[in-house]
Formats: sequence, structure tokens, C-alpha cells
Amino acid sequence: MEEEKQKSISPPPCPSTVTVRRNPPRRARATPYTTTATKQQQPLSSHDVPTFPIDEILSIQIPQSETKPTVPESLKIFLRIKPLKTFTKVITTTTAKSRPRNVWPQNPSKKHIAKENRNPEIAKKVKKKEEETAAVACIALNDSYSVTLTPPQALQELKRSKTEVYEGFSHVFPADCSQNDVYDKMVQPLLEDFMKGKSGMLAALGPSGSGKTHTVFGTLKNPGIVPITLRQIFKKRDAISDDFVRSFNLSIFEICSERGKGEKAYDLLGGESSELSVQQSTIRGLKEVPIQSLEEAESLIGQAMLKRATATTNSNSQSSRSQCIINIRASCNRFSNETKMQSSDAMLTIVDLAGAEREKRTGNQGERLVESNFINNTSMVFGQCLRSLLEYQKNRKKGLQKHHQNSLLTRYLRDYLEGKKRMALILTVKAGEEDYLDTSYLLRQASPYMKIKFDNTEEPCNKRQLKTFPRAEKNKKIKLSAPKNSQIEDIFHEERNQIAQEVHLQGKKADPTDRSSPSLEHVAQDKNKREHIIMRNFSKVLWNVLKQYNEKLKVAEGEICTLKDSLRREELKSLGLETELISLKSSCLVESCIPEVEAVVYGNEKVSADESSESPVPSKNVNDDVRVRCHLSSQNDAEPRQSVNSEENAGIPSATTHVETEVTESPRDQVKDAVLVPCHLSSQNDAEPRQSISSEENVGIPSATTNVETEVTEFPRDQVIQNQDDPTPSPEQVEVSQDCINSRMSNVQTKSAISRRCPDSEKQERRLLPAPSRSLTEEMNDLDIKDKQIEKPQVEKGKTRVQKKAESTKVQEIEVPNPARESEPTSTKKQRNGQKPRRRLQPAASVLLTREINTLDIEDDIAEPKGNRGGKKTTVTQPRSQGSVTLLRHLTDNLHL
Ligand SMILES: Nc1ncnc2c1ncn2[C@@H]1O[C@H](COP(=O)(O)OP(=O)(O)OP(=O)(O)O)[C@@H](O)[C@H]1O
Repeated sequence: MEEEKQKSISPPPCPSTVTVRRNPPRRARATPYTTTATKQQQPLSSHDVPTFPIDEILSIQIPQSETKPTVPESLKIFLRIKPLKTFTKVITTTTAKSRPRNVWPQNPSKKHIAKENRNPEIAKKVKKKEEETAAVACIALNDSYSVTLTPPQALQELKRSKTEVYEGFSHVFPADCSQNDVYDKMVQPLLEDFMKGKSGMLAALGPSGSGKTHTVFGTLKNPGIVPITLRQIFKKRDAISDDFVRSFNLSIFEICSERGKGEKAYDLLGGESSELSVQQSTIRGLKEVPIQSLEEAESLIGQAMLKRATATTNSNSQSSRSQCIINIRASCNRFSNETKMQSSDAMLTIVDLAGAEREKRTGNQGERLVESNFINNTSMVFGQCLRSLLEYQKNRKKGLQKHHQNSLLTRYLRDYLEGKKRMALILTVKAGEEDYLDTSYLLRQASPYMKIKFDNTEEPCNKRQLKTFPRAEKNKKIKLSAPKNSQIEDIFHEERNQIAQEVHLQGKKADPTDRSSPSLEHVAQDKNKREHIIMRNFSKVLWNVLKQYNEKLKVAEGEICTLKDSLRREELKSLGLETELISLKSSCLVESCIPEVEAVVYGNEKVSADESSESPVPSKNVNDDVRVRCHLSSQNDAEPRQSVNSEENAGIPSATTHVETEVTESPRDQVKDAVLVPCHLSSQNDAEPRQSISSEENVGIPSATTNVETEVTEFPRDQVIQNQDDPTPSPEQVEVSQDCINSRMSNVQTKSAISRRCPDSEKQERRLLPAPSRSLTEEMNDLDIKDKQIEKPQVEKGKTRVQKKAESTKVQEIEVPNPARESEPTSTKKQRNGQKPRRRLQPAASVLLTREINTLDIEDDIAEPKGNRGGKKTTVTQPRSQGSVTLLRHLTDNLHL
């Protein structure tokens, strides 16, 4: 069999000849399962392979761990029912004693009750009443964890209120329970944890007069939670082994409202200045009194209760008006084997809240009412914090509402109200039928709190507790001061290091041979970068400031330009106005001169005609009533010049001549009939003698180049009167008048721009020669001066004498008699009344001049000696006037005729 098996397993023997085929037919290989199965099936039998001991494995029982599931501790809420009539117990307990002796606040009603209790008859009556009222209590105890609240009959009918059962309390204290019962059930667990180093808080809630203060403080006979706790603390301290050295401190303070304006904290164990500073959730300045014994502690408690703010209300004769907080801090010093000390503090906080009040029941008014509002508000905030904690625990996604910020008490108890610390509440209710509403409200409000869970993460005896403690004074100091000190120290060290580095760098820089290390280079680079950034920012700021100033400067420049423009406009306006004024004055002057000059001319012609016909005596028609002096001269003109006819100035166009006119009025007595109007055309600093400008030159001179100052003066009255008396001007009078004129030459100045500009330049005179002069020159050129066929007019002697005088004095004085005016031709009158005398006068002057020129005998004039200038009276035998001859000569010289 074995051989057969080996044959079947062993490969077949190799044949002697091998036939190789191309593309041999492939055969599918057998799967491993089939092959192994076949192999197993063939060589191995089922009973040979041991089966997997799965049953044995499953049958093994693993020992389960003994760790119990951590069940979060719920908020413990206790309920204490106040006896309907408190004196019942007093009757039973203190019948023999006259007065309870305790340090706690005394209720005045108790004194009255004590008096009543002395009488046994009264005690019996009270006991009967108690039995009667017990039947009408609104709250009944179901068991240790539940109560039934029954509304009064009236409310049941009206509001359809039904009986409600409240259960889930940690424990319900009936009306007849003792203070020790409360302590044992409620405070004992907290105190044990406290002694182990765990903090805890206990608070009493309830309406006013429900027994909160009685529960917390009690009486001397029936001490409350605080004295019992203190007693237990010192009792347990002595029982603790020597490994622990504990010290306890007591602090008590109250939070009340100051006239409804704000919350204030007062230290009930402090001195006179017991007000505490409150910043957010921290209270500073709280006095912590170390307590070594129970007596010390009870004494401090009594002292604090005397300081506490209380008032009498309809609900409570000694109603608390503040939230009272009692802190018992335990310091634990544990010595380990390594003599290392590990300290820890635990805080047990007991809070006696002011009871919520209803105005109707308390009857509070004024300040009491304000206190009620504060108390109710604080109670409401406290309840909101607990509700929000409950909701947060149900749904943590919502987040915890921060209602604790709304009152100082809740801020102070923040850690407890956020579920970080263990806390217990005791609700005190009154069982009377009339207290149904208050009791119902409190139970409805607090019943949900029973579901609040506490995640107690405190670790006993470690420093972490310090941070989670209620914000006692010491802890606050640690919290506030320690980080500040550390920060300051850090900053100080940083600055010191920086300064040291800088000093080191400076030393390095000072020594060029030394090479700084890479780290110092890095520091230097950082410093340079920082300085660069600072300078860049500074330059940016500076640039912005400069930009602003530049804009302001541009605006100011624009304003200056506009002001300059306006100033220019104003100047132009003023110049125009001045020009108009001067032209008007000149026109007025010219108007006043023209007719007279024309009249003179006309009169001269007439006189000459008359003289030629009648007599050579100077005409008496020439009068001194009006004297018009037109003086064309230059200052400092040493030599006399030839005068110009009045027509010269009369023909000055007002529009093209700048005339400065100065009119001075003499006293009225001096001014009568005679008016002297000298018109002086002069050129200053004209030292060289020169010939005067012909009338044609002045005519048409632009105003910009001609400046004429005219002064209207008057002769002294005596002269004028003399002239009036003697209308015929004698030579002496003429001389006097000429002297007067000369004496007033300083005042009467007529400045000729032409003569001032270029007095000796003929070219300029030519250039400045106006058009009328040119026309006149042309006319004169047309004249055949050399022609001696010109007629010689007859000139009377007086006229000649006057003209000679005028030549010597440079002033041509024309005396026009009034009758001559009357004899003025109509054309002259029209010219005087016309507004543009220039146009009318210019042709007339030209005509007159032409006439005179035509009557000249030039050759005779040239041959005329000049010795006649000195004002000598010479008899003119020539038919032509000397002035005409002189003028003609002047014109011929200037015009190069
Ligand atoms: N359980 C109780 N047993 C005997 N007396 C009680 C009890 N509870 C309260 N009292 C008495 O009722 C009166 C009012 O109690 P307590 O002053 O403690 O009320 P309260 O809730 O503190 O009032 P408030 O909030 O106005 O301060 C006190 O005279 C107190 O002695």
C-alpha cells in the first residue's frame, strides 16, 4: 500500500525519448483548496487534527472590574416647613424659662409671646388655635422627599387651582423638626467634604419670614446651621490626627442696595469703615478673622448679626434687608514624609438670602420698597442662574447664559452657580393657608433645580482649589496680584536684557576690531529694522502733514491772486474815475477859458478893427473882471520864452490831457468880481532856454504824456478893486499882476510831459507832434512865408504893449471886458456851451493862427531886434503884433519851416 502511495505521489520516470510539441495544450491547474483538500483528505483523517478549543475559550469567565459608574451628583434641595405658630414649640420647650438667652437677633414678638406663655390658661387657648389652624395648612408632608401643596378653598373656586405634589427633594423637614435634624441631613455631608478640603456652599431660600435666618443662625437654645457647624468643626479638628494642622478663618459680609442705586458690600466683622470695594466679582478689603475656638466664633457671629441690616415689616418683625454671606475658610497643612508642606484651603460658604417679598404682604413703602425690589431682583437672578445651569446641562450646545453678571451675589457665587462646586439649597416655606402663593411660587421655581447635576472636579488638598474658591479676599489677592507681579518682572527682565544687549552692541561698535557674534548681529538687525520702521512711519506722517500744508498754501496763493486781481480792478476803476474827474475839471476850466479867450480874440479883432478905424488908444473894453492866465512855461526856466496864445490851452483836448487842477478859494471879501485863472503849462528842471511849444503841439497831446496843474487863484482884493475902478489896465497894474503871478508860480504849475521828457530833442518833438500840429504845419507849409504880399494888419499900441509885457513875464494875461462878452458872436457862445470845445476851437485857433501867420512879415520879424523883451514900452510902428511875430518865429524854428 505504501509503495502504491509513493508511486502515485512520486513523479513518473523520465522517458528515453522526449517529444517536444509546439504550443502544447494547456491544462488548468488545480486550485490550492482542491489540492490541499485532496491532500488532507487523503493523508489526514478528521480525528487526527485537534479541534479549535473555542468552547473552552468561551467558557472562561473573565473577572469583571469593580469600578462603579460615576453618577453625577444632583443638586441637593431640602425643604423645611415652618411651623404654623412658632410659639407652640416655645410653649412646649420654654414654659418654665422666662427668656431665651442667645446672642442672635431678638425678635420683639418673642418677648410678647414669652410673656403670654407664662400664663397656662393662655397657653391652652393657643394650643387650641394651633390645632384649628393646622387643619387649614396649605402644605402637607407626604414623605421625606415629597409634599402636597393644597390651595385655599377660595383660590380653588376662583382660579381652579389644584392640589400639587412636589417630590424629589433631598429631604423634607417637617414643622416639628429640630435644628440638629437639618444639620445632620443637610450640612453634615458638606462639612465632611469641607474638612477633607472640598469647598461647598449652602443657601437658604424662601419668602420673608419663612425661617431662613432661623435656619441659618437659629437661637441660643436652638442654634442654627452656622453655630452647629462651627461646633462640629472644632470638634472634628481635635479628632483629626496630628498629620494635619488646620486653621480656620471666619469672614462675614452683606450685600445690600444703597437707596436702590446700586449694590454695596459691607464687612460685618470690620471696623467702622466696613464698606468693601467691589470690582466685578471681586470684593476687596474683607476682613478674615482667625477663629481658634468655638466661643470666638460665636462671638463673631453675634457681632455680625447685630450689624446686619434688618427692618420690621408686616411679614417679619426683624426682616433681613440684605444678603448675608458667611465664609469659613479652612487651611490645611499636610506634612509629608519628605517634610514637604502641601497646603490647601477649603471654603464653606453659607448664604442667608433676604426673602422675596410681596408688597401687599409686607406693606413696604419708600425705602423699604426699594429694598424689596433689590431683594426680589437678587432672588430672581439667583433663580435664573440655576435655571440656565439646568438648561445648559440638558443641552450644552446652547451655552451657559451669564445671568450671574446681573447681581453682585451671583457674581460672587459664580463657580457654584455654574455647577463647578458642590452646593445645597434649603427652601423654607410657611405652611399657612395665606402663604399658599408664596410657597407655591417658591416650589415651582425650585423644583426644576433638583435635576441639576454637579461635576465635582475638585481635588482635595491641592493648589488648584485656590483658583476655584469663592472669591475670598486672599484668593482675590493671589489672582490679581500674582500675575501682575510676574508680568512686571518679565517686562523688567526683558528690558534689562535688551539694555544689556544694546550696551554690548555699542561696545562692539566702538571696537571695530572685534566681531560680533551672529546672535548679536541678529539683535542689531532687528534694532535697525525697528528704527527703520519707526522712521518710515514718521516720515509718512511728516509727508502727510507737509501735503496738508502745501494744499493750504495753494489755497492761500489762490486767494492772494484773486485779491490782487480785485485790487488791480479797483485801481483801474479809481484811475478811470480820477481821469474822468480831471477831465471834467479840465473841461470846466476850458469851458470857462474858452469863451473868454475867444472873446479876447474876438474883442482884439474887434478892437483892432475899431482902432484901425478909429483910434490907436488901447480899448477900454478890456476889463479886469475876469482874468485868464494861461501860462506855458517850465520851472527853473531862466530865460523868458515866448508866450502862447490862450487858444493854445483852450484847445487842449480834455480827453487826452491830464490836468491836475487845484482850486483854492480866497476869502470872500477878496473875491468879488474878478477871478484870475492862471493856467500854467510848465516843465520842471528845464534849465535851458527854449522856445515854448506852440499851441498846435499841446493840442492833441495825449493825456498820458501831459500833466497840467492848474490853480485857480485870485488876486488880492485891492488889486481887483483897483482894476474894477480902473478898467483900463495901466502898465503898472499889469506889472503888479504879473508879479503876483510870478509869486504864485510855485503854486501854479503846469507840467508838460513833453517838455519834461525831451525838451531839447527835436526829433521827439516831431515824433510827439500831434495830428493837429501836423495839419497846422502843413497849412503853414502851404503858406508862402517868403511871399511879402502878405497883408500887414494894423495893431494898436496898447495891444502891443500888453503882448510885450506878456513876453517878459511868460504869462499872457488876457483882460476881457464884460462888454466884450456881450459882443460875443453867437458861434462863440455856442462853443462855450458845447461839451466838446476842442473840436470847435481847434479849427478856430488854427484859423486865427493862420490869419495871424498870414499877416506876418517874416522878414521884418527876423530883422526885429530882441531888445523889446524887457517890458519896455515901445511904440510899434509895424502893422503886425510882436506876439504874433514871436509865435511865428517859434513855430518856424520848431517846425523847421
Ligand atoms: N422652624 C422654626 N421654628 C421656630 N421658629 C421659627 C422657625 N422658622 C422661623 N421661625 C421664627 O419665625 C420668625 C421669622 O423667621 P426668620 O426671621 O428666620 O424669617 P426669614 O425668612 O429670615 O425672614 P426675612 O427673609 O424677612 O429675614 C423668627 O422669629 C423665627 O424665630
